[in-house]
Amino acid sequence: MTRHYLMCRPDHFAVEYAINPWMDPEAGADREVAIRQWEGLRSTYEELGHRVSLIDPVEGLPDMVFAANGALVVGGRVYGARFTHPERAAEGPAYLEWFTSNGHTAVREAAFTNEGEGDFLTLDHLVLAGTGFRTDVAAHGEAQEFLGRPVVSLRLVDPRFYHLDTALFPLNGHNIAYFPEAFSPGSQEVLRHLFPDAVVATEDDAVVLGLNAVSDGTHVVINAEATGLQLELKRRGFEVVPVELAELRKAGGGPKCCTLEIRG
Ligand SMILES: CN(C)C(=N)NCCC[C@H](N)C(=O)O
Repeated sequence: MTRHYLMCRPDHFAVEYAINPWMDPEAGADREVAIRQWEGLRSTYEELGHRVSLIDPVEGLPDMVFAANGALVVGGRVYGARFTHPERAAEGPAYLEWFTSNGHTAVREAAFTNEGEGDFLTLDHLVLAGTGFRTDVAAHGEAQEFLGRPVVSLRLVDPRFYHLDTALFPLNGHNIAYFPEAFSPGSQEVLRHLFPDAVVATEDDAVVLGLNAVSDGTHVVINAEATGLQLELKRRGFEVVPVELAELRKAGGGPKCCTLEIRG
């Protein structure tokens, strides 16, 4: 099925502050390489037949390329992000403004801190929601009320996996892949209970952000370095589409972070 993704070209991308353990401002990052890799991701989606819309990047917001953090859109309802760190705070209104000026009317400015699809992942009958590093658990209840979908709270415990989408991705509407050790014991139990047939990733695949992947139910767009996970996905019948995004990983992001799905 064709998907609709919102992306933001990394024209102002830089690693100039550290708000997660992947970021080293001393080492920085190469913007030209990041742009080339991001263009590769964008054309991958287009070649798979998906629709890509673009939001204009804003100077002074070097992390704005990570569009997944900008909102959560389910059934045409747009739940806006409210960022944890002041460095990214201005992105929330910029994404909301994009949605309102592109014809979306069911738009909610969040009362509670949340980082959009970074911490909310949507399946057919529920939304999985992360907390522990960024998103306030109160935002899970706010999203449930606004979207009218059950929201299941999961606690993240490893700072390398500071957003839910660094440790888990939906394979389709009813199953997931995830790295259990990124979650509290209780949340691991919840995930085992909900998804007995999940793909369980190794630490080697998780530390190259292999779980920051985007599946349309048939194809999985995934970081090239996550080779073990790719093999298991192929064994399960998915078509694996590896992409090279190492420069963006220097800011703590992968394919999913660059991709905000607009669900009509
Ligand atoms: C899953 N998503 C969207 C992400 N993990 N986003 C990457 C955000 C990176 C940024 N430097 C930050 O720390 O906010």
